[in-house]
Amino acid sequence: MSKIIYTKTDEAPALATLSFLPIVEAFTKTAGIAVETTDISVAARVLAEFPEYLTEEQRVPNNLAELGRLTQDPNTNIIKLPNISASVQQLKAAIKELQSKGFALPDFPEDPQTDEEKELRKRYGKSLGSSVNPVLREGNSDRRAPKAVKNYARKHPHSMGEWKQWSSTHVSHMHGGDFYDGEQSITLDKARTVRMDLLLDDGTNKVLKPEIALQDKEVIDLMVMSKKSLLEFYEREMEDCREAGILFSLHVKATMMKVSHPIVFGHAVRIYYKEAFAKHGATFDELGINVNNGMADLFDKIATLPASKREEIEQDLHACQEHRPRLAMVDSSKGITNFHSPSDIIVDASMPAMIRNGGKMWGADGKLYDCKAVMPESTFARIYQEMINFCKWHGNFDPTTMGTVPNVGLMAQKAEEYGSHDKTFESSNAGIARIVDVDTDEVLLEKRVEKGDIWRMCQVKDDPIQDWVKLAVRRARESDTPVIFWLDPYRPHENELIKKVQTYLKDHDTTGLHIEIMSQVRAMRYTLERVARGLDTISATGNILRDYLTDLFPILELGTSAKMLSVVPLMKGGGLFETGAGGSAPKHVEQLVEENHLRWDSLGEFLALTVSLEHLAENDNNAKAKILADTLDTATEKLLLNDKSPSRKTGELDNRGSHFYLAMYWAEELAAQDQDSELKAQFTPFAQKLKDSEEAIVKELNQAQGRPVDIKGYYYADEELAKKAMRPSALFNETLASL
Ligand SMILES: NC(=O)C1=CN([C@@H]2O[C@H](COP(=O)(O)OP(=O)(O)OC[C@H]3O[C@@H](n4cnc5c(N)ncnc54)[C@H](OP(=O)(O)O)[C@@H]3O)[C@@H](O)[C@H]2O)C=CC1
Ligand SMILES: O=C(O)CCC(=O)C(=O)O
Ligand SMILES: [Mg+2]
Repeated sequence: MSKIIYTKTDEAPALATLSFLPIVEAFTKTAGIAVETTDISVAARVLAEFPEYLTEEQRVPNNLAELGRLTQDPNTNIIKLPNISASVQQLKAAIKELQSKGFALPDFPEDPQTDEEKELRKRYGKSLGSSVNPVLREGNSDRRAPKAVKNYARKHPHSMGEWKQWSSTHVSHMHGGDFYDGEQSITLDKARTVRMDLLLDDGTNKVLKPEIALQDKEVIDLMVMSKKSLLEFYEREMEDCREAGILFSLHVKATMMKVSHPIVFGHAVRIYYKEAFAKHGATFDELGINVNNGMADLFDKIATLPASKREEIEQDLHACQEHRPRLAMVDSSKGITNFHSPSDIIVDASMPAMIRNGGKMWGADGKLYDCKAVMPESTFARIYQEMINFCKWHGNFDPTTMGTVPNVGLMAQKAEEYGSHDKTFESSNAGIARIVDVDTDEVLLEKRVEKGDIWRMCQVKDDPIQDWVKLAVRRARESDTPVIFWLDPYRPHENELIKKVQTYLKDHDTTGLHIEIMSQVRAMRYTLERVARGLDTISATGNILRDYLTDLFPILELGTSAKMLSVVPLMKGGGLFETGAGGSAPKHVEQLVEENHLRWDSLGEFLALTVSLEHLAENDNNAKAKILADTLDTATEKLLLNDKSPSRKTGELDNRGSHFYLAMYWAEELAAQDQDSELKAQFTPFAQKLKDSEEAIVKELNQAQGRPVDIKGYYYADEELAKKAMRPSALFNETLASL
């Protein structure tokens, strides 16, 4: 029997699944396909890590590890929904919720001292940040807007803020002392085992990572971010921002870069509130405050102090704000600033939203202002400045005419920076950071670090690079679109990649294809010149730009990256079909709980299911699956044309209503096709029943809205209550059951 593995995740996507999955199961069983679900939510991952604290009945299997194994099986077909990449705050909240529900989990040790606490912290660490995607992504990334989606956006353009040439908005990044500056990189001449160590100035050698097995032809790099340069940079930019009278905003990716970026974030907060930290540092230390986790952690902990002391601290924090620039807000109505939590403003989504808004972010008064967008690492920050330059000069992009920018991303096997968190260190002392061959003691790379500097090693294996080049050529051929490899010859790592790309391109027939290699800034400019003229250009990028560009262009072109097709052809032959390119939209859950309206758009799921079925049809020689895929594709197009996507407004069609329409259109297409008479016979009466009940079902679905709904939990909601909330139409449920 053919099988699709469907992941259960968190927040809005998990809620949407409760409504959509019964439809998927009902339709796919007609083609002999079993849909198996696997829970990889943050709650399930935490539970799987601590079986010894749980009763027999409470224990859950380690689904993520199992999925990781399955990525190596050519028969694997996984539909992966977005999941929470938890910050410390979120993880603590999830643990608390589970404890309150009778799971005797240990507390999260924030400041581990004993060996036992350190071990617990390490185990909980496995559920922090981006810890699902890197396990599953055993292939490179192919993300694009399908034609039907692009055509829909052209006909129904989303709103765009206006760019003025006089806008003060700009990007600030470091010009020295950052990871880009003085990076070192080599391609290995043979397989080696290396260690990372820190040779201290007093001659002692501190081994930080004793053994890393590297393959022949692997590219490795050593990079350092100087704390001193970073602090000077923040000081300068905050003053510059205050002088300019615009908002200060910091854009990091603390989820993927889960070791380095919280540190980078914490320094910004401590510089901003410098005087208050100088005065109250001892109290903050006593309370175990770590603003690498955001100001939320500070406010939580000072709440335990006597009122007078707490007020004094609050006043001193306020006093700092007086001579600092105003901060960009995450939620001005709740007073949540950019510094609240490092995972509130995530660069891949936050920068495109700002650019879409005409270069504006929200101020504390709920009004829009120009801003300084601070991204300390220069490596990729410059692409945003290039786009801003373009917008200031040419005005906004026009979604009705702009070209599209699909991406082919080098991602497999924890490629580049996004796989570096277990090889990232905050230097405890000054010394020489080194990567040393364990067998020969040969020093492969070394660089001076000072106390507090962040240093890391990144790696990218040769097979993924070959596969990436192959995928780029394939996409260029299939879509007859130019490919630009965004690689900077002045960055040593990318210079190594350029050599490899040039070599591996020769393995393919590239006659008639337009393939070029350009530095990021040039690639951006070139791509935008084409975008503005309605021309399409594939970006072939490393892992970080894969992430950034697959939110940036879709948000401008389509209004959201949720509408992207996101395929990961697994290198071993299986398929991983991600849904959209965006996240889990926590705000959407809030709206559901308050008003019983879920505005999450499952278009990404529809697209993923289509390609998953296509893959399965081919792999298992399942002709019915191919018909299901083709008809789903047409049904999705119809859904877009008939405007049956979820509305943002309570009382109007939401996620559940759009699922109903997808089911109806899909059934109609299956009834209309003549390739398979069995499917035709099954779906003809079913489609008719849905059509006959359309009005009644939509009424039932919409009438459920407008009042609060209690699903008893956030990270571990009551499954039955959530199911009930997400399937409120008895008529639709009955009809579906009749298939
Ligand atoms: N593949 C994965 O597993 C990914 C996971 N994440 C995780 O998701 C969480 C939230 O990340 P964040 O950066 O806020 O990004 P999100 O993409 O979740 O949200 C940004 C905004 O985009 C809009 N949006 C996103 N998806 C949809 C959708 N399907 N339907 C309608 N609107 C949508 C929403 O806008 P509006 O509110 O205006 O409706 C939302 O507020 C984090 O934990 C992050 O790590 C992030 C990216 C990918
Ligand atoms: O894994 C994550 O935390 C986010 C992934 C992401 O943003 C992406 O792949 O686009
Ligand atoms: Mg992303």
